[in-house]
Amino acid sequence: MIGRLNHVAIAVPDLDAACAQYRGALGAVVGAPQDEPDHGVTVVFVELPNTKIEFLYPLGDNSPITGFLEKNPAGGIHHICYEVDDIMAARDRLQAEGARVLGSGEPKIGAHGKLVLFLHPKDFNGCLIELEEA
Ligand SMILES: CC[C@@H](C(=O)O)C(=O)SCCNC(=O)CCNC(=O)[C@H](O)C(C)(C)COP(=O)(O)OP(=O)(O)OC[C@H]1O[C@@H](n2cnc3c(N)ncnc32)[C@H](O)[C@@H]1OP(=O)(O)O
Ligand SMILES: [Co+2]
Repeated sequence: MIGRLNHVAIAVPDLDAACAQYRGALGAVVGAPQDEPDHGVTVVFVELPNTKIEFLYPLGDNSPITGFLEKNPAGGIHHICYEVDDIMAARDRLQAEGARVLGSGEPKIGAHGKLVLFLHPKDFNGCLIELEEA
């Protein structure tokens, strides 16, 4: 069911420093910061030849990454995002298998303007999974 790896997300305590490091030391193509108020984060995408890195920084009072950064003050890998062809079919199949879809259970528009949803990390080997409709 899952297809391409769309992105690996890294929660960072200092967005400017992370961008400067990837642009400078790693020589990467780093995009502009994008506020995502519906998701409580500011994101920056780093373009790689075969996938993307998504930097995440908290936005607003109820960011879903605040707790993660409190536990991991230096930052860390927060989630991985797989593409699926049909997100509703994917959701229904996963729920039928007992996986917990986070939030309301309804997909939301993500950073690429496409539908996304999240699966609880405790149901997937300690790794938070985002699904994005291709
Ligand atoms: C910009 C849009 C979009 C895109 O298009 O790319 C994005 O990427 S938005 C990214 C941010 N949004 C989300 O992460 C939404 C889904 N996340 C959540 O609903 C919550 O973050 C969470 C996963 C339910 C965690 O909530 P939180 O309140 O921080 O923690 P808990 O105390 O409830 O955690 C329970 C348990 O899970 C562990 N945990 C938490 N986060 C992660 C994580 N990212 N990866 C792995 N494990 C995680 C946490 O440590 C707790 O474990 P125990 O301590 O063992 O109980
Ligand atoms: Co993401």
